Amino acid sequence: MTGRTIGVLALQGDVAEHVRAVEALGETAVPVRRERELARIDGLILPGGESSTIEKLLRRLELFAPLRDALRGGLPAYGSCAGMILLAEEIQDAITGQTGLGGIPMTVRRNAFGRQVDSFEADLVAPALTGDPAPIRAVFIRAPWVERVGEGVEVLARLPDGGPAAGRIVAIRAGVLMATSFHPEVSGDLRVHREFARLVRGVG
Ligand SMILES: NC(=O)CC[C@H](N)C(=O)O
Repeated sequence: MTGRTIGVLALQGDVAEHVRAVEALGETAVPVRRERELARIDGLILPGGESSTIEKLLRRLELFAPLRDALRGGLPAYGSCAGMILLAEEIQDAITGQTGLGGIPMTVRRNAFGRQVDSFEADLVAPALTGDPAPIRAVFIRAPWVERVGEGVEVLARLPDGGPAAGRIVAIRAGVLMATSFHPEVSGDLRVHREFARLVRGVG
């Protein structure tokens, strides 16, 4: 089977790490900055960064409406951290005017962990997310969590007992859309990207 072309939204944030992860899996990665690039991708990664800044840039580049429409039309997408916020139907503690692209019936809380645990790491056992029972080292950087999931949203991972925000939802999937609060691309663990690539191939 030939490889798939996976776009990485390249407006801000840790684009290069996602491109490397996609290429390491043998798929083709293309940075996406223009509407015309949406036509040639089979799936899209929305990286971490700052969700309100990414949204402003999407609007400025006239990419906001085409991308929202592509998501509504069934483009598979994976959002990490700020990307998770962009894919949520509802955002708590949003910046004024920030709406997100939507797509996933869920409510996320921006900067949910607050100052005390601004950034932290946790080992998650989440076979539905990683495809196997080995824990994944999850890096959270001013991350959101999922407050509420709507119909058709599968919870893939929660924070473990004994750590910050135990039990909070930090990874979900809704059809061909998936999202994590954390950044798998910084740890060199390819399993989340592999699951997304499987989903893009229609076998996830
Ligand atoms: N690492 C991240 O992507 C941080 C997300 C950021 N706090 C936001 O609101 O978009």
